[in-house]
Amino acid sequence: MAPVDVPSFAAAQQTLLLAELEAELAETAALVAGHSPAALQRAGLAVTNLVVAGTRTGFGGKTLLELEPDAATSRSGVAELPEHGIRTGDILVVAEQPAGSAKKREVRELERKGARGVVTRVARRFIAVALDDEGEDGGGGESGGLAAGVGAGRVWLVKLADDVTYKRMNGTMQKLQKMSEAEHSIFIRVLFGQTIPTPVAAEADAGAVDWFDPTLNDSQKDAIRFALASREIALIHGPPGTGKTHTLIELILQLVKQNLRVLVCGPSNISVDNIVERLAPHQVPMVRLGHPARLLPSVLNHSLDVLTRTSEAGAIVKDVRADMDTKQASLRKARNSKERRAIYAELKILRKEYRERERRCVSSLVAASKVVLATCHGSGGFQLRGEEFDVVIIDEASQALEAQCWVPLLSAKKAVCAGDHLQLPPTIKSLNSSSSSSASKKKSSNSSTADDAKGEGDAAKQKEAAAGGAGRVSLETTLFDRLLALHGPSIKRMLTTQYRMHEKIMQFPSDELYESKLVAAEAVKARLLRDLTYPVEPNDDTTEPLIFIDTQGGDFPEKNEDDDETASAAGAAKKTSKSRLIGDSKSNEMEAALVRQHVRRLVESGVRPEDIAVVTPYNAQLAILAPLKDAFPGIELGSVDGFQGREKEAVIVSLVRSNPEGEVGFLGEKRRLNVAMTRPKRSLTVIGDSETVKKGSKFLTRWMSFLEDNADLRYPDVSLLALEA
Ligand SMILES: Nc1ncnc2c1ncn2[C@@H]1O[C@H](COP(=O)(O)OP(=O)(O)OP(=O)(O)O)[C@@H](O)[C@H]1O
Repeated sequence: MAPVDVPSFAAAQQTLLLAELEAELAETAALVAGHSPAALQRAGLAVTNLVVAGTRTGFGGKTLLELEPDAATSRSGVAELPEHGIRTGDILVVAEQPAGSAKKREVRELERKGARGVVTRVARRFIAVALDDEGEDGGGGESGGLAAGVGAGRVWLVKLADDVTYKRMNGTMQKLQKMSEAEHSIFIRVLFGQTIPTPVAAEADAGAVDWFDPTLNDSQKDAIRFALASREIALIHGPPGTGKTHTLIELILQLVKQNLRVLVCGPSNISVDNIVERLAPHQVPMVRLGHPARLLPSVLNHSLDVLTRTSEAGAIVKDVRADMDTKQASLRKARNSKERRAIYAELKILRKEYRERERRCVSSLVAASKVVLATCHGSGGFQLRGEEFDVVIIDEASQALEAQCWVPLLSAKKAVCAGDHLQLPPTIKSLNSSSSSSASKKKSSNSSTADDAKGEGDAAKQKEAAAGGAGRVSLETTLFDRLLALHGPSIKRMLTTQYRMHEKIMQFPSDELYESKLVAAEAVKARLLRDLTYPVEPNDDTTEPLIFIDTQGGDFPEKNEDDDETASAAGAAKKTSKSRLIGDSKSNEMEAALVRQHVRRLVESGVRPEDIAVVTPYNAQLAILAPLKDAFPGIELGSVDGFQGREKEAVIVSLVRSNPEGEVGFLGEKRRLNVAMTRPKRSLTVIGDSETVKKGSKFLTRWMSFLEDNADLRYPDVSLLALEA
């Protein structure tokens, strides 16, 4: 075990994080400069034709804008937002929409003219945005105060690089770098391999626990016992469908019973809300920091935002808020800019007072909570300054950047991380490997080149990353990976009973990735589509859980989007994840026709479209498949990466790649394939060219032969398919 030098590690992280931010900024800039607002909207980066429908004072005294579709532009008259990729927590700029097809936009220009903010709510008919601190003119830049902009012209919003999260991570790494050795707690020393974790006494590990949920399975109980007994670190490895969240809920309840104070974090709002929702029925005193992404009352009732308004302590905050709303409203009546400026000056004073009162209210609410929940970066906000926790729990830790995890960990004495390092890690956009001694670079997992397609050496790379000095530090190596490589499997417990997949669907991933340890729970191991709770005709498609439609033979060639001149992305944005949305992606029309055919057969057998999902690694293929949504309303189409964490009764995977060279790009990443093949409950249909795919890696060779031996193997009839297309 080679210890890691903390300052060098923190310094290398800062270099990488900066490169990542720069890559993201460059990507956004290139996309915005090179595409029309309509194209950006199609790519999920912008929403056009909006109007400001209302303004209010939100949490932190910030101005909240409610943006609705401009009724004048909606054909149906029903003002619903179009399909878009904007999510709660996204950072964006709201600006006046350029007339016609004005070209050459620059992000900086947009930011100067518009207002920056964070999305606080996404609904079908509106998007709410909390504007960043406004200057003298109300944050509306040259467009003259968007905050006052009810009834003003048409606006659009454009998603920006997330520099807020970057700043939190970078600040955390700076703190870590500056710490003297004397300040390193045992916890920190263990996490960097300078000392081994305190051994967990066998009797403590096996000790009696009074379970809140006695129906937990043995592997779940073992994991909880281990997490309770460990002194510094415990990893809970949760393969797909094994009840990782279920296990964490019991763990939190047990910790609270021991009168310990717990901070629970996850990389996304959804991961945190999921826990809040499931913890709520247990009546634990808890508070959720940040803007809850979900609207379920159970989540809202625990949100710090709502508590600040509704609790007794919140009453004094309310008065100021009312004053601010009145002032805000009076902006609209202002006759000239002088009057407007005067109102802004008053608002500024009120906002200061508001923050002061809010701060006091927040700290009393947080102090009274046994369990505090926030996203990893959200835990770095002012609300938790000076707060101490006995245990920090990080869910989905294998999907978080390590620097992100350190935001809560810096104040921890003990951590429990749950995740599955054999599913996809967080998305990285920059060329991202750095070393304190060499400047060697490695391609990110998202670039679809043949050379990183051999997904075989992952474990070796992880070991390498964790070895020696600061070692090779890469953003792709998560804390979960690094700790496993550093301390070995003794710091982890794996959950082994899965509650999702038919046994036959589970078998390959279990054998290949989870040491054949997965067991299908009795209730799911033999479930078929024909056993759904509604009538489904029993036939070849509904009684077979694993189908492989093999397109070998060269009749189903892939198409490179770059071949198509209309789809070429801006040069600078190439080889990055978002550019796949617009160009530089692969598709396969014949394969799409097979997907259509199979969906139709399932639906004709009685399977409801909402129980079917089609997933594929390529966005260009998704674009070709999009008409399925009209033909079969309710069906879900998604990228493999976007479908991580989800499940469906029937899943069709379109592999796309078919070429004589055996180039497989994205498919070479076995963690991506693992995610793709573990989404279904009752039916997995794989469509792909076995000849091409088996050349990609040893893992793919084994998968193809597994399917040949175990799946219901079908060879499509090209002439019949022509009719389908
Ligand atoms: N001990 C158990 N007995 C019966 N059902 C269980 C048990 N543990 C988990 N489940 C069920 O398994 C399903 C998956 O559980 P959960 O949502 O906690 O999984 P997860 O591991 O967080 O999800 P993912 O695997 O996608 O990360 C849920 O429907 C849950 O009710």
